Amino acid sequence: MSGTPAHAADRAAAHDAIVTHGLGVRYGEVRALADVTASLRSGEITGLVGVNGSGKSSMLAAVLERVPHEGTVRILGRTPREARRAGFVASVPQAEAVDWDFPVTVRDVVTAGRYGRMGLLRIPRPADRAAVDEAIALLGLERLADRQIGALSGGQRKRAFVARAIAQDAELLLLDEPFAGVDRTSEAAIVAVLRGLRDRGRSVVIVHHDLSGVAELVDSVLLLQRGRLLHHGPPETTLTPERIAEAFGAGPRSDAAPERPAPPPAASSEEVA
Ligand SMILES: Nc1ncnc2c1ncn2[C@@H]1O[C@H](COP(=O)(O)OP(=O)(O)OP(=O)(O)O)[C@@H](O)[C@H]1O
Repeated sequence: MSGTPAHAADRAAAHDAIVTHGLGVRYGEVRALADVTASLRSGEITGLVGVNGSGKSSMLAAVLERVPHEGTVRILGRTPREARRAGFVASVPQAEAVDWDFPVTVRDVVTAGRYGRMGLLRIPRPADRAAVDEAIALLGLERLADRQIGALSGGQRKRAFVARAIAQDAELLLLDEPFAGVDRTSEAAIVAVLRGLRDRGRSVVIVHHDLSGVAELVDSVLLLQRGRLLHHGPPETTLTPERIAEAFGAGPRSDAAPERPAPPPAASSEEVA
């Protein structure tokens, strides 16, 4: 049965979801991420948490090797390139680089999540159609399925791109701010989908810039501060008042983006000193 999806899933489950050693990202003079060494367990939901500019998106980009980086990354025991080619990883970026006037429907967008499995001609098979229908239903998009993506609200678009990632049926799902701009009902739908994936042994990493709902959703937290890993562990031991104060500055708000900490005199608060 070598090469079957079930066999691949078994192999993937034997590894941590993501292992980084000395991961760092620099944009010219800006040091966005420095020396992050961490092992994210598979079969868990991990939250990547920190204030705006703390390096969360840079870490995701480095994990996917979408930006030049220092250090090493393994996704389910493979290099990021191998993991992508094996269909092990799906991602939802913070903002989609999409021409919203381009005439594609929600169903087209979600179907694109299956392209890697369809071969060069991209002809959907029954299994592809079923996966697309299931993802559309999971995100409550049935009535919007034939609407053009440009004619949706921001939250509805976000749900469509989450559905595209779900349709990929990947072992590891990386989501950058999946709840940004979505209403409570949609957020609850996305949370239920992510929990369902975790319960089926899949691994999920979500980037989140505030603390609302994080402790209830995730199994572990990576707390980033100015591009460095402040702490990694279960929410109960990671999101202590002391660490929250250190990562978010005084008085984090639970209902909105935390205030940025006051910048030190000589350097931006968002960059590693
Ligand atoms: N393309 C870029 N060029 C230069 N600097 C960048 C670039 N992208 C990010 N940065 C800088 O790198 C640092 C980390 O940014 P990053 O987007 O990783 O943070 P983040 O925690 O994801 O923030 P947010 O919550 O606002 O999405 C910030 O200081 C940011 O200004």
